[in-house]
Amino acid sequence: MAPVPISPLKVGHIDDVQELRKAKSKIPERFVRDITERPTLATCSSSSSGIPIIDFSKLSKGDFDEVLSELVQLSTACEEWGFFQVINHGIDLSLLEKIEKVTKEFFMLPLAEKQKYPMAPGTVQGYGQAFVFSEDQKLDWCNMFALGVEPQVIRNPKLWPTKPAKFGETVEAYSREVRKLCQSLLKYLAMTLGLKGDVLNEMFGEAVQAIRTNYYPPCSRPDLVLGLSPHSDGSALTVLQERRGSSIGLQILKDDKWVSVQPLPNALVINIGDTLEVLSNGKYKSVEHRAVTHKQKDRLSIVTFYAPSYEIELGPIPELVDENNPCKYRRYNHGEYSKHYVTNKLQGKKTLEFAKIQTSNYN
Ligand SMILES: COC(=O)C(/C=C/C1=C(C)CCCC1(C)C)=C/O[C@H]1C=C(C)C(=O)O1
Ligand SMILES: O=C(O)CCC(=O)C(=O)O
Ligand SMILES: [Fe+2]
Repeated sequence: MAPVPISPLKVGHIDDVQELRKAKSKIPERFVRDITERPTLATCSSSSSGIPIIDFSKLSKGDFDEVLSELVQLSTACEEWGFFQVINHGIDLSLLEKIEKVTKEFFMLPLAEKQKYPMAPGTVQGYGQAFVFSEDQKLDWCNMFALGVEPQVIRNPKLWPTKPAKFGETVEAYSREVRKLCQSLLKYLAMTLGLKGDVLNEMFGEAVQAIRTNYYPPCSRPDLVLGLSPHSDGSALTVLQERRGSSIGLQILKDDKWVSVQPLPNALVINIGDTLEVLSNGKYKSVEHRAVTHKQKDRLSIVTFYAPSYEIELGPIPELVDENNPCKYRRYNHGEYSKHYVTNKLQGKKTLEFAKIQTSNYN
């Protein structure tokens, strides 16, 4: 039988938003959102949110009462917000500054230099726009640069930039520290779920870790565009660092309103991804979020996705399923979920339908 031709994705021309900004050109139609998707005031909460704050040093070094009270706060944060900020996380502030510096330097390079590391249509690593699958899909007001970090097999060495000179070593050092933080958080999260501390880390095997840096230049019409489309993360945990002096941009969907998040200086914003929602049988929420832009100020976020090995099969942890909490998700292979996630556009929590057990109202 003749091989079935694989049709290459037709995504059309994707403008680079930094270049659009420089040219001061009119915002191309592909960036202008339909009226229902625009970040209008009617759909946004007037105040910026105080997402819960977790003091990591109390978890790691506190006395018994401090640990217990912080674990309770962590559990409430994951159930009610799906987002929290970690202070006193133990990562050297100079390393946080370094990653911001090299990332900003990368985005400030001439376009031709950044385009040496192109994100091919339908893939998620390199420089460009991820999650674009058709010519009529709306685009985000964002330039992205993403790399698979661990395990080594997900790395594409051709996409690791040579400029700025310290980019690679800084990403390595930063990712090592963020990995340790994720492992510690998974230990505490397991405890909040009434499980042994090592259950999640052992289950994850050789965990997958990726870094994505998002640069949002100012936009003359922030009311018409989105910096990043609404989505939930496919990871177990996501760690977000915002560059000092950035505009407010991250918004989370809480009680059907978009609430802005203002990170504390030196804190890291953590969110629960789809994988932990499934493992906890829906107790912990993978919350929909998006980014909006600003008329005068730019914004840079550095995002780490931490997820189980592609090899593992997962589903709700049996101890978290009972008569009162019936099983909400089927079992599946995480590699398959990853594939499903990266081959679909960002569309709220739609990707997680892959794992949901459909319940009928007619039973
Ligand atoms: C918005 O989400 C993402 O961009 C994203 C992508 C992550 C990845 C890379 C940038 C490089 C290669 C691996 C990987 C797919 C992890 C989210 O990551 C989530 C989604 C899944 C699934 C996951 O495991 O992490
Ligand atoms: O830049 C932000 O604040 C959001 C980034 C994000 O949600 C992501 O990269 O998945
Ligand atoms: Fe996200």
